Amino acid sequence: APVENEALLETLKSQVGFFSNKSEHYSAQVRPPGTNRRIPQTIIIGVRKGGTRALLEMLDIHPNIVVATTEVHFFDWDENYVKGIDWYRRLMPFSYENQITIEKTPGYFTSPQAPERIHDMNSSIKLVVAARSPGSPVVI
Ligand SMILES: Nc1ncnc2c1ncn2[C@@H]1O[C@H](COP(=O)(O)OS(=O)(=O)O)[C@@H](OP(=O)(O)O)[C@H]1O
Repeated sequence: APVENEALLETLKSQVGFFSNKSEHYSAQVRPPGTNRRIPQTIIIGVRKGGTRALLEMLDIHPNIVVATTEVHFFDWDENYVKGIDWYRRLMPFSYENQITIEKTPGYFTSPQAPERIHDMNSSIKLVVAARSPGSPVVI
């Protein structure tokens, strides 16, 4: 019975991922010719509740931008960081060479390890912070 339950759980998880278009399930997508998954050239690092989701969705409208739809938590969660840069890259959407890949994880802004880890990956990466005062409109 435990094995059956495990199989059922996996099926449910993959269905939830499929319907919510989770980035983990990009791997099931067919790669459009001429595209690759690329490490982000820009990361929205915070702040939590700063309107980061709205910002990402607006940027996603631009034809030269592709976005990771889920928060990846690569640089702030040790259990993900140890999986390595290729694990991170595989969670990114397919992009053409002229497109910019963006991910957003507001947790990076409050992570003591994230700045050095991001700098180690790419010292000239563009970081974006969306901020707001309590009760005030979002400022980017
Ligand atoms: N354009 C604009 N102007 C003002 N406020 C805006 C805007 N877009 C999003 N929001 C508000 O941003 C809050 C969600 O922020 P995040 O997407 O960064 O949240 S999260 O940290 O990823 O959970 C959330 O605020 P709260 O409703 O107070 O939670 C959104 O209402």
